Amino acid sequence: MQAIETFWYSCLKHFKKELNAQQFNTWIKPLQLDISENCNDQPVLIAPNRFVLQWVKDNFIPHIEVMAQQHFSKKIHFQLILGNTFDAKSSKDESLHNINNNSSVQSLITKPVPKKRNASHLNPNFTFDSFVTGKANQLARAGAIQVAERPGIAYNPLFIYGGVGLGKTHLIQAIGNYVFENDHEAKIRYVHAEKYVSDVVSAYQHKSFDKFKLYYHSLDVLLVDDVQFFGGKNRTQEEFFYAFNTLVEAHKQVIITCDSYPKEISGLEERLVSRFGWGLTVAVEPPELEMRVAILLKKALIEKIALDENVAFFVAKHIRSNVRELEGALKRILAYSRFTGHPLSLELAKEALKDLLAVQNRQISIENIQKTVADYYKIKVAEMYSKKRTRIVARPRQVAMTIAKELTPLSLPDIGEAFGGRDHTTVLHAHRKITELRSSDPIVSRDYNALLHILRG
Ligand SMILES: Nc1ncnc2c1ncn2[C@@H]1O[C@H](COP(=O)(O)OP(=O)(O)OP(=O)(O)O)[C@@H](O)[C@H]1O
Repeated sequence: MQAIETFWYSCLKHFKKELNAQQFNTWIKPLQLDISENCNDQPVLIAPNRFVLQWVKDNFIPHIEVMAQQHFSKKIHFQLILGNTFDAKSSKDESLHNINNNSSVQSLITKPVPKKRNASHLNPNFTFDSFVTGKANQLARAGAIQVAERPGIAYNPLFIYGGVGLGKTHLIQAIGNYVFENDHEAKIRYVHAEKYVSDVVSAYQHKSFDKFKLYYHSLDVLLVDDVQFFGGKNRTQEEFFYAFNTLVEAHKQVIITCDSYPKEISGLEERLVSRFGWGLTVAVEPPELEMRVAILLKKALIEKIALDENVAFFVAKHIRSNVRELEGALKRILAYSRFTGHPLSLELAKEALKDLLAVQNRQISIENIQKTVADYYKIKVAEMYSKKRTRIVARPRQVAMTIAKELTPLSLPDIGEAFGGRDHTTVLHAHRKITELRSSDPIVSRDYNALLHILRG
């Protein structure tokens, strides 16, 4: 470990002891030490936003510099810059940011990644290698690999859609990382749609649209995550339209993720909707049981943890809605094992997840209902949010809405929203219709009861 890393490590320990948890989590924990260059002479700390930057500068930097002077027996000047390591989205998944022990203190030090990857805002852990493939995502992964191998040529844009926590961000960042590995000079940028919107707002405030355009129009690969956030934001859409055209015409790659199919994004201009469909549009679906087990085993392998298949099966059987929740359950079991000092066994897993499963049994999630009903009727989960009205998808959708009304505490407008932004009257109509059919049509009644049985376990 370099001298400055050692010093920063002791600083973190010092502040962890001196400050209360809230202060530490707000001001010190979000800081990242950039050790990529000149780190011993001019250490750089990266703050996630202006607010933290200013506060740390005024309140902590003098203290840090005094400690540094004592440590190195010379004056060291710390530089503070605005965040460019992990943005809000990637830090959301940073399990290492759990500061309960010494090893996690160490994890607050940024790995020495090349400067360019930092500038791309890519999380180096999101690679094709760490991505588990199965029926639920094989098309999306195949498309992503082709795009990664031939950016700007294979499919442009690549549009990946699907529900929350199903690996869309992971997959598009894997493309970015792959391109980066092959060409360190490629100008790649991962941006969450909300950040793009705030860049447009800031270009407005500072009258700096030229700079904004110069940056976004000069990229080789642009990855935009959760593009549904552009809905209703006209100026953002206009800017994105220009950026999209410029990049695609120059054979630069555009990659987009969204929670729904392009035509179903509400408040999106028609010209963007049609452009989103120019290349390849692929869905990611919730993983099936065996794939969920494989994901758990892969995550355990990455973390160098011996996870028994029985334990993985138990977790995968009970956590069905999405991969993020699956990961959360695994982290919980690991923490419980560390905390109690007991080995990772099936009994321990049951104990660790007891509360979670009890809550889940009481509150079946809407994603679970949608997936279970879609599987039962052998349609795609995406049809739950689609605008299609053919009987083959409309009836299962109505069944799912009715079950959601019966089994979850959600309001009618919330349920409508979860089914592709439908009106609450549609949910009410579905509920009336299915209730009526349950008493007049034995098949509907049988299906409905079977679904309740599956969902309640
Ligand atoms: N197939 C997979 N293999 C390995 N890990 C996965 C897979 N799918 C998802 N994950 C993991 O699940 C977590 C959530 O995935 P990710 O953030 O990519 O989901 P998302 O679809 O972008 O969600 P959101 O819609 O909320 O943005 C990440 O830690 C990711 O690594």
